[in-house]
Amino acid sequence: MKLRFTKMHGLGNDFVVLDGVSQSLRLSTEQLRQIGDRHFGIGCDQILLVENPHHPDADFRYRIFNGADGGEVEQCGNGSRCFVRFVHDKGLTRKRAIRVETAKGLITPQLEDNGLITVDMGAPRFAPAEIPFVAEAEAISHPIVVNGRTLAITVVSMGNPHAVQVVEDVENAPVATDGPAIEAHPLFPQKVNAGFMQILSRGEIRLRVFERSAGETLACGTGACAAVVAGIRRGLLDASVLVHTRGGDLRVSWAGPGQPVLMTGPAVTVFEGEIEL
Ligand SMILES: N[C@H](CCC[C@H](N)C(=O)O)C(=O)O
Repeated sequence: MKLRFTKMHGLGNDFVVLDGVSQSLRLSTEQLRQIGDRHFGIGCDQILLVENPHHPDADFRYRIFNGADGGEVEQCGNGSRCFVRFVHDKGLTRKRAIRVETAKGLITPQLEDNGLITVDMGAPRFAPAEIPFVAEAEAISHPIVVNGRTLAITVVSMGNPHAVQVVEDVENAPVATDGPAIEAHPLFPQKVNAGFMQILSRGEIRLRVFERSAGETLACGTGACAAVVAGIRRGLLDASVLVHTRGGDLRVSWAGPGQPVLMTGPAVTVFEGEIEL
């Protein structure tokens, strides 16, 4: 089967974006994994499949698959910005604010006049069962043992699960060793994205994320949202934060419990292509 695709990135977190609106696409997990393979396929952190919505209030549905294993996941922040750029550039909509159905609810990305995209990522959730995380009760932070050391992590769901910790210096943080150990920790039944956050001020952080089923990426949008929410809940950050990732900067803001997290950043189209699956 010939498959047309668009290669995009949000701060170096890269995607293969597929138009499932103009054509009906049914891809197996193995085909998705082949697309994501950086040696035998196209190569990407995640695959984004754009479809017509099921939800009556949505303009589109968008499904997200981790490229390394073809597994479907609930949410992708950098991907939501690339989604907006894609549906505009493809002429699939002329709306600038779009209601998008994802596996975990509706999000509203908006194309700004300056070319950046702001996404209402919905409200974060903290109850252990909603992460999911094995714990007796909700808490600002939980101790977990990783590689023989006890870490204090804040668990947040942005639709997908995140475990965020504060580190002195992200550059020296043990992301390569603690990242996979946290990702696969038995207290996370569906695994987890592991965030390492350095507080620069009450309005600025540096962040590295070892993503679930992807490894460390240059940026993680939901990880940036989860880190800012975790920092605010810990009393370390104010409501609007500049997030420095290895791939570039995001602006994330959150007004408090029950309120949506807003994330603003870029989305770039790199090239169009066609692959024989
Ligand atoms: N690896 C993540 C999905 C992609 C999230 C990330 N690329 C973002 O921008 O939010 C997970 O398994 O939950």
